[in-house]
Amino acid sequence: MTTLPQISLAKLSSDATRREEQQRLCTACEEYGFFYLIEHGIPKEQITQAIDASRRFFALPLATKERYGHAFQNVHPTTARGYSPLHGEMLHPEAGPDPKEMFDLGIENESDRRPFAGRTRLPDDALAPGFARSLLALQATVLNGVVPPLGNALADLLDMEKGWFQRHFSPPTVLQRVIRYPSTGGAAAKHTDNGFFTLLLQEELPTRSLQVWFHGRWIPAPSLPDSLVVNLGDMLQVLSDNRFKSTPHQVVHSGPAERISLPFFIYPDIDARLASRQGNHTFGVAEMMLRNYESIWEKGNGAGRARELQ
Ligand SMILES: O=C(O)CCC(=O)C(=O)O
Ligand SMILES: [Fe+2]
Repeated sequence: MTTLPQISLAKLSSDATRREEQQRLCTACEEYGFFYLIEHGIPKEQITQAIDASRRFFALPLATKERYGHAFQNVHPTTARGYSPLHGEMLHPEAGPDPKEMFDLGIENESDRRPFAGRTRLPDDALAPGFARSLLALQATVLNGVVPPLGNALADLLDMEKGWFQRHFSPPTVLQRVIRYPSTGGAAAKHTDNGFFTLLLQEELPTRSLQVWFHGRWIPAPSLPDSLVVNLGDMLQVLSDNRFKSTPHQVVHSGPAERISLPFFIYPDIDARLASRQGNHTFGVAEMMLRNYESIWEKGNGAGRARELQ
C-alpha cells in the first residue's frame, strides 16, 4: 500500500542533516504534494487541549454557535471568520454542501484592516472554556516553530533568492480552522487548497477519513502518532512553475466517533505580489484569495482547483 513520505522538521533545522532532508522534501513535493511532518516540536498537550475545547464548543446549542456566524464577523470577507454550520461550505459543486461544521479564525490583530485580517468575534471563556485560548496558543506555536523553518525549506527548493520567505511572509496570512465531522457521517468534498501550504493536525483516530489523490486513486492519510500532515497549495504550485503539485484531497468520515481536525492554511502577506522563479507566473495574493472565496461562497464553484477535478 502506498504511504505518504515522512519529513523531519528537526532534521530540516539542523546543519548536520539539512541537506539530505531537503532532498527528501523535494521528492515528497514533486511526487506527492503531501507528506507527514514528524519531529515538529508542537507539544502534544497543546493539540489535545485545542481538540477538547473545540469539541466542547461544537456541543453548544446551534443558536448559541450561530451568534458567532459569518453575519456577525467584521473581517473582510466575513466568510473568512467565525462559525459555519453543517452544510455551510461547498468544496466541490458536484458533491453539494459538505456535512461538517467549522469555525475559522486568524491572526487576531484588531488594527489590521486588510482583507482576511482583523479580529474574529470569538466565544469567551465562560461560554466555551479554553476555546479561544487553546486555539491561539496553538497558533502561536505553529507560527513561531513550524511555519518559518518549513517555509524557508520550501523557498530553497523553489530556488528563490535569500530572504524571500522572510520578505513575503512577515506576517503570513493565516486561516486557522477547526472542523467537526459528525459521527453519523461527515465529508469534505474533493478540492485543492488555495494557499502556499496547509498544516493539518488531526485527531488520533483509527479511521482513514482523509484521502489523497495519487496516481489516479485515493490513498488514505490516517493520523500517525506525533505527526502532522502537510499539503501544498495552489500558490506553491504556481510559484514552482507546476513542478510541485497542489494535490487533490477529500474527507470521507463514516464514524463511529466524530472527528475533529485543525488545519492551518498558510498564505503569504496579503499585500504580496509574487512571481515564480522563471517569471512565467505572477499573482497578487489578495486577488487570488478573494477569487477563491468568491468561487466557494458566492459562485458555488468550489475550492482551489475543484472545477478541474471531475
Ligand atoms: O479535515 C481534514 O482532514 C482536511 C480538511 C481539508 O482538506 C480542508 O478543509 O481544506
Ligand atoms: Fe483541504
